[in-house]
Amino acid sequence: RTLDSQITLEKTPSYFVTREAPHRISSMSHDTKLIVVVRNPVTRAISDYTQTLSKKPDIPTFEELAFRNRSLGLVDTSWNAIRIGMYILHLENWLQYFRLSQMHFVSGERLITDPAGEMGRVQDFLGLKRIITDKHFYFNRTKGFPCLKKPESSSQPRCLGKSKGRTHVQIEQEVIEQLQEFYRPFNIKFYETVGQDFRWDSM
Ligand SMILES: Nc1ncnc2c1ncn2[C@@H]1O[C@H](COP(=O)(O)OS(=O)(=O)O)[C@@H](OP(=O)(O)O)[C@H]1O
Repeated sequence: RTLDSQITLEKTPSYFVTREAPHRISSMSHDTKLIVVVRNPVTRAISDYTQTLSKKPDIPTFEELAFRNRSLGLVDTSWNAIRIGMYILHLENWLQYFRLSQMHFVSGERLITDPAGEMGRVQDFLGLKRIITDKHFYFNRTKGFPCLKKPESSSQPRCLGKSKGRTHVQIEQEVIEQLQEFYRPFNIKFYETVGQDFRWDSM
């Protein structure tokens, strides 16, 4: 149960891309606040593939899965690793049930370069006092990511686990550029709808 002084959070990555989720969540409570972490969809696809490969080493190569016809530049939008990054399509589904002001988008890139700033905006969006600040983070050089200095339940610093921040499989630059090109119109429409430029197309 949630007390009056508490808020309940739930995290399920697949909600954002599940067609039935907005309707179901709005039937439960239509003033729910929604937070979505988004990163460059090309890097996201490679990260997704790296994760699958770590569990199933026998799958086809990234290039084989990403294209229906590579020389024609035909991307396979039925492959989940590609489809999930077409953020605008998923967002349009949510906007049938929720106002944009109920949604907050966290930049996956800034979450790494400026975790306190990104967490500051999350706390503002949730109407919370800014308790988590830059005092809570340090950059762990071994992990290559920011980590928590002192999590609540322990006095030891804590980084995210081994499955977060893996080294990505190497993908040819040309493939990256083809995908970057493929995502551009979807990204631009996404920036316009959200009112924020995530800068994936000016990197
Ligand atoms: N502080 C910190 N430490 C480690 N990792 C960090 C951190 N901040 C953001 N990230 C990025 O989070 C990515 C993994 O999150 P996921 O969205 O894949 O997690 S989940 O599977 O949905 O639970 C993971 O993606 P990969 O780098 O592709 O593994 C990280 O880049």
